[in-house]
Amino acid sequence: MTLDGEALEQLRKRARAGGADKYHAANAAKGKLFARERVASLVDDGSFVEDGLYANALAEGLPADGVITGTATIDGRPVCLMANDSTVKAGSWGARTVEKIIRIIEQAYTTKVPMVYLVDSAGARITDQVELFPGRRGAGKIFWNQVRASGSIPQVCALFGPSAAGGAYIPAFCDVVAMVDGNASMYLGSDRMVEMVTGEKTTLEAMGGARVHCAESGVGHFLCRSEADALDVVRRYLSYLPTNWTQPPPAAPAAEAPTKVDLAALVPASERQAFDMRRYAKGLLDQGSFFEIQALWAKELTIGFGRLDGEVVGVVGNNSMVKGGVLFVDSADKATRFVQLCDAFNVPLLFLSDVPGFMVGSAVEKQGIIRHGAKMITAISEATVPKICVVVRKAYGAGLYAMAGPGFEPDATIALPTAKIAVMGAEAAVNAVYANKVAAIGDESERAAFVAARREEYEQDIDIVRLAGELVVDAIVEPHELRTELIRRFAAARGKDRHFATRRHGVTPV
Ligand SMILES: CCC(=O)SCCNC(=O)CCNC(=O)[C@H](O)C(C)(C)COP(=O)(O)OP(=O)(O)OC[C@H]1O[C@@H](n2cnc3c(N)ncnc32)[C@H](O)[C@@H]1OP(=O)(O)O
Repeated sequence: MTLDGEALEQLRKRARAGGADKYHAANAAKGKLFARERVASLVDDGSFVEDGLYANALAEGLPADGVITGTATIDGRPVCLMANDSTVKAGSWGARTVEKIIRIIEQAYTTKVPMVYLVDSAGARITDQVELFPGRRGAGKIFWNQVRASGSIPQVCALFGPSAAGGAYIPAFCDVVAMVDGNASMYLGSDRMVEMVTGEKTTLEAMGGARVHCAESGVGHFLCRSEADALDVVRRYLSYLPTNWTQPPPAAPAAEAPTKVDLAALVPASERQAFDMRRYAKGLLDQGSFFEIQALWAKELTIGFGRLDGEVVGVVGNNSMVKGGVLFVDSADKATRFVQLCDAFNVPLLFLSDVPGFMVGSAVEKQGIIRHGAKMITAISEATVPKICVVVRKAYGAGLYAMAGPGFEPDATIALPTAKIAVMGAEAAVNAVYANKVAAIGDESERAAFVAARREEYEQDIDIVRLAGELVVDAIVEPHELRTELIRRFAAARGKDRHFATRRHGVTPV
């Protein structure tokens, strides 16, 4: 085939046009952008260099084999990316699709730049399975590459449509997933398959829609109102992370003072009264810098990135507004993954503790609360980035350990003057130790006086000045001094030597 300039231009035009008009129209009716428009609005103008545009160029109806891959810059920083074109066989993966995706992840890994996945796909192209599914460079190799790259380069996914079966694992292996409400879904079997296998009648939305994954399963991290919002999440996520694991996270050019929040007034003295730890974090961090992750899932624990004097930190806080801030199986998992993410990418960790401990009872025991708690404590132990634990109100029981208490090599444990650190709260402790004696006191007022006296003794035992005197806490600071204290302590910890254990890896509780 001879190719003059005009013929080449025609070839390019055809490849760039995507699939049939009816599929473009169907997408537009759902408010979905064409994959090439998504790429164009995400990356810096003129920065995209496409790879594999001519994949399947001689085949009918398979332009670029339904996926766009290449390199670009976002806010001036390099990335590799892939974007499924759902106008071509519903974005399903043919043999060339798979090869293109494998190549671009390998390129991201070897050039040490973030990998961005813009997903909208029916998963494996069932009609072509022999060419794409089982082989050494079949679809499995995509996941192998994602796992290899995990923690080495940032991997972020925006999900705009379905992500079916094998396709659902691409988002699952990413650090975070942004899902567009109403259009995005992830599932291992379609609704038709589910009905065939189990008899359950369901829909893609009810089974694997954005709300399900962002609020219930925890597989999704950001529920987005629109495609533009999802692309913003990708941009914002990358702005907190280094280009790869060997680099520090990017500092902001200018730090803004935090939103005015009276931190002292925000924390009620009574442990029975809740307060919003997200507001507390915003009162400490540079203005507008708090970027919450998984805001709708396991809400008793708050996680997210923020900046202190321009420097990135990862925040893990207990939120007493939800379930009293008690740790459950999902919140333990949420913390575990976030701590691993921060540790992998050199993001120092700030723990804001107001934790009554882990949940107790038969329901959580059956869910494996011990296993999930152990997983969180493993992540805290293994994290070698600078970590500072601030006991904002309380740290009780194994909650102290899970929030990077003194035994977990924090760079500092800081307490506010009203903070309490104890094996459990006073009421529970008096009940645990004196239940028999209390039951033996017949007179009600005598009983009340006995309990009050034991409580007072207990409170004295855990007095925060005593704990500072014993070097359990490194500093007691007033709320208005806390930001400056944290900025100075994180700066001092920045150059620390980071080793934990010499071995291949631990046998982690999962
Ligand atoms: C690793 C293991 C795996 O990944 S196995 C993959 C299993 N995948 C599936 O079961 C998903 C099957 N597809 C679907 O459920 C739907 O197509 C979804 C993704 C919901 C999209 O629906 P919708 O937007 O209405 O598109 P559509 O069904 O009209 O399809 C458009 C054209 O694409 C084709 N298509 C779709 N999925 C596949 C597939 N997995 N393999 C091969 N072809 C597929 C359809 O046949 C249709 O083709 P045509 O344009 O009519 O020629």
